[in-house]
Amino acid sequence: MASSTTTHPPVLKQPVKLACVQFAPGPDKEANLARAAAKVREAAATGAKIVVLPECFNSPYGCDHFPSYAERLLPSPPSPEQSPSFRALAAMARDNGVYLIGGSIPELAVGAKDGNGDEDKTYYNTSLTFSPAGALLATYRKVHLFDISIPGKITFRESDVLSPGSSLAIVDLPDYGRVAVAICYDVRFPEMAMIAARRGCFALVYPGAFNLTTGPLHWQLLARARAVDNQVYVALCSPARDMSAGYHAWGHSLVVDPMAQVLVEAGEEEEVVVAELDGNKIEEARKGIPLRDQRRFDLYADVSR
Ligand SMILES: NC(=O)CC(=O)C(=O)O
Repeated sequence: MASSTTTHPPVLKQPVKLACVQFAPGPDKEANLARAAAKVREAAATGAKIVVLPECFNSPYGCDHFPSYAERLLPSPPSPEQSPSFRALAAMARDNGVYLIGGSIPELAVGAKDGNGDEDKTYYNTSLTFSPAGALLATYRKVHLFDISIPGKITFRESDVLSPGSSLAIVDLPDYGRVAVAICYDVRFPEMAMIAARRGCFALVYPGAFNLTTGPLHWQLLARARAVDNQVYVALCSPARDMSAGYHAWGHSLVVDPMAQVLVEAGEEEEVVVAELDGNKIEEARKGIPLRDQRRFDLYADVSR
């Protein structure tokens, strides 16, 4: 255990506005990219310097859709033909001078050919983060796939089509500090969030698409839980609800502060929500309730067994 006089460097260098862009992607990818670009412009006009898009912002969300919308991201940078979404995201970041956490897109990774000459195809749910100059800062592949079955309510098995990623994304935004990027179902795993906070992230950012069963019960609860566990900001960015789509997203994109207060929360329609993040709030929370110096790692070894 660290002593009560342990000093910690600030994790957020200067206050920054973060915006979550909640919009409803439809079946037309080009239209989704254009809509995302217009919404990022709207977000940047509020003064936001970190802008977040929703999970699967360039396609409808669903296992049937992943292969047909998937784009190749490797080798990086991909050509515009391989990934129109990569190119569009880089332009959105550069044109607006913002850090852009580009929601997620279905990714196709192509491996060696088999005996029949067919390529080995792997699909991921992947998030790309860009700098204000339009440079790729991080690629994150969803680690925990959304496989659930709640009888009479919802069954979803991302793993029928997708493969899980195998690394975390802790992204350095040079003007501000570090953020962790993860996707949707990942928010249910506190271990990941704790690692990110202990590595100095000031915010945990989750593009996500909860649904009408789990959304009302768990969406805000999980955001507030990850915030209070780790005394960091948490942002969850959802698609807007579209009842004509196959998957009904919960919406309610939100930003929570390090004391677990909801700073801003959308409804179910399209909306850009913006909150100011302030490093002093993190330090105040950690000074008042000094969890980081009180943890008993001597007793927690079992957690990864
Ligand atoms: N869509 C997800 O990945 C997760 C979700 O909807 C839930 O955890 O509930």
